[in-house]
Amino acid sequence: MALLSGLPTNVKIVEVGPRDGLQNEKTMVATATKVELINRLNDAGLSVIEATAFVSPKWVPQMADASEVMAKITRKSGVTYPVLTPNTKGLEAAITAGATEVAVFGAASESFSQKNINCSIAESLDRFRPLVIAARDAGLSVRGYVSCVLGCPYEGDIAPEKVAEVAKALYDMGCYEISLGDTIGTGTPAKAQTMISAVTEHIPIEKIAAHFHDTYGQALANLLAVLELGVATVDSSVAGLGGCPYAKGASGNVATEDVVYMLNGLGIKTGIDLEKLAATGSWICDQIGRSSASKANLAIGAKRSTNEG
Ligand SMILES: CC(C)(COP(=O)([O-])OP(=O)([O-])OC[C@H]1O[C@@H](n2cnc3c(N)ncnc32)[C@H](O)[C@@H]1OP(=O)([O-])[O-])[C@@H](O)C(=O)NCCC(=O)NCCSC(=O)C[C@@](C)(O)CC(=O)[O-]
Repeated sequence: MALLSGLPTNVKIVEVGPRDGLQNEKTMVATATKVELINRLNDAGLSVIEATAFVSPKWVPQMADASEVMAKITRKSGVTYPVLTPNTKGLEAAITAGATEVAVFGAASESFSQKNINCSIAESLDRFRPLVIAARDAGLSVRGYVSCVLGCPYEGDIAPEKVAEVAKALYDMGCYEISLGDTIGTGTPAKAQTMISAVTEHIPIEKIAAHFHDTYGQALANLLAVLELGVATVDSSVAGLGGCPYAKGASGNVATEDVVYMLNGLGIKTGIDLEKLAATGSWICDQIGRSSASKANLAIGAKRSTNEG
């Protein structure tokens, strides 16, 4: 008898490295590097690559080249390149840039909502509603994010019911998928399961994505716990790049290489070429001068050097 139960047979990976991974880099990353990163991720078999964010450049300077990135990437058929849009100004710019999918991003914590998008949760939902309608009318799909689902840098614990309430509001207004973000990576597996169970009282499990950061080294364990509940969409970042500008000390998303390695071992299909992905992770780390946060990436790189040596 299998020791793990309820696992999906296929998992969709949403690569968020070019946006979530790079948004917090202190040194400006060249547009050409961002474009090449997206193209390399394409080549490694990623089918959803969150490309950039149409946010205020005063708030997140690293994403100021959003239109240029969208204009320069090589778009592959069957691949989507979602972008963040906090308001209708962002949506309009995203549509002009040829985006076919956008994401609104709210939070389950009042303080985080204020710090991140300068409004309360209720105000954010009122802002998103017309955006979602306008986006859908223009033929775009809309994803909804909820931040701080397993803890807030300002408020500490967040009630699973609050997460469920915000997630339901985003789903009811027309978001086709709700990504639940453990923004500061404080979650642990049982808490992650409890939170997902609260959300699935209102939203079908197949509409939920897990977006876990690895600050306390719990992200893979948390992912496995929610995969067992049937979550089949995972957000991750190549080389574990990232952090959040409004959550001090938060480290990057769970590394895509580590997720793919785990899923391969579980016999779960992703369509991703792990060798190419790891080479992309090493490449971007070289470009921006940081070391990889992915254990699988380091192991694959070491094996490659030994074989070449
Ligand atoms: C929401 C606002 C704009 C409110 O910011 P605000 O200051 O209240 O907005 P405003 O409407 O007063 O505008 C201020 C200025 O920004 C401009 N502006 C206004 N909107 C835009 C836009 N879309 N694109 C470009 N420019 C824009 C606007 O034109 C104006 O320019 P000025 O007149 O001063 O020259 C701001 O707070 C913002 O951009 N926040 C984004 C913060 C962000 O990107 N955070 C990171 C992403 S969320 C995240 O990482 C978590 C997630 C999703 O990964 C999940 C998880 O892990 O939890």
